[in-house]
Amino acid sequence: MTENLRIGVPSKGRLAEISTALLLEAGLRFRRQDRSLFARVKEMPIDITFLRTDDIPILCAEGAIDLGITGADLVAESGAELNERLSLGVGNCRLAVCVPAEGGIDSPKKLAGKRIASSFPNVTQKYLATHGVTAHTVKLTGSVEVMIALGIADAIVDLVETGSTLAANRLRILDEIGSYETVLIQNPQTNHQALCDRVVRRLEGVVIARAYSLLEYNVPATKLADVEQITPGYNSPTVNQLEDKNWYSVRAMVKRSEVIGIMEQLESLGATAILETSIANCRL
Ligand SMILES: Nc1ncnc2c1ncn2[C@@H]1O[C@H](COP(=O)(O)OP(=O)(O)OP(=O)(O)O)[C@@H](O)[C@H]1O
Ligand SMILES: O=P(O)(O)OC[C@H]1O[C@H](OP(=O)(O)OP(=O)(O)O)[C@H](O)[C@@H]1O
Ligand SMILES: [Mg+2]
Repeated sequence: MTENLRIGVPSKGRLAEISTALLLEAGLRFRRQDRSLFARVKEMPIDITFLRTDDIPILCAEGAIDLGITGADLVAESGAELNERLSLGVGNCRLAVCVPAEGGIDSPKKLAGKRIASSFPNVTQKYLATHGVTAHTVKLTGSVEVMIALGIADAIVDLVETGSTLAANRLRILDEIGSYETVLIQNPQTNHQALCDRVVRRLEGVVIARAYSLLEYNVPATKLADVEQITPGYNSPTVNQLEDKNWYSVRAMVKRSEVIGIMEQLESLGATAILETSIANCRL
């Protein structure tokens, strides 16, 4: 009997619920019982394994799982050879070098000889090397922002989203190392390539659907060319003439983050009956 495809999903933390919800929306039906570390997908030869988010890159590279959901920051830190198949549009964060708000470290060069606390020692050392700086890194697994106050470190490298943790600890960003989000990774040597592709397509449908809305509106014929510039659609907008030949109905996909601004622009060009509809799933 051939083995099932294995997908590694975070067992706890901020990515656990996000990942499970995505897979369910993509039609992979499974139920995690209590704290169980394993679930079988209904009607598909797929097993879900619940793992620590930071172990997922290395377990995927080693072949323990074929696909995994984790942070791109953790993939970078692991240095593992993996295929990044899909960005999942969630878990957006930056990795930044942070220093005391009031202090003398005002350039990367001034990190020379300092102590830097981080959960990302490998990414930190790579960053230091690009600046030709040598510094000592202290590897920690959490609460990194407090280490300067504790006298353990002069600077830290940690994840920043809103910056509120930094502000609460009176730290500021000296430099940004990179931006990351939650990703679907694949073992390059998987024996389940076709099924991996199918899972990727399914997840892609959900990720695109979440990122876009459908906008429909009516517009005078004289303004059609103008509004088509504003809503070019994913490929192109759908345009139908109304019974009143001087008017057209337009339908186009629009980035959800831009919808309100676009509705305002359309309205000012004379569009009417502008409707936003959310998309549950799609194949493009
Ligand atoms: N503040 C944040 N905003 C957005 N994404 C984040 C944030 N913090 C972490 N992430 C993303 O989530 C991933 C998992 O974070 P982390 O390992 O800290 O889990 P957690 O949910 O915070 O649980 P834990 O309690 O173990 O820290 C990170 O690697 C990163 O990709
Ligand atoms: O810029 P902010 O919006 O404040 O977010 C950044 C914080 O979020 C994460 O911590 P998390 O909440 O995961 O706590 P942890 O330290 O227990 O991992 C990260 O490690 C930062 O500390
Ligand atoms: Mg955390």
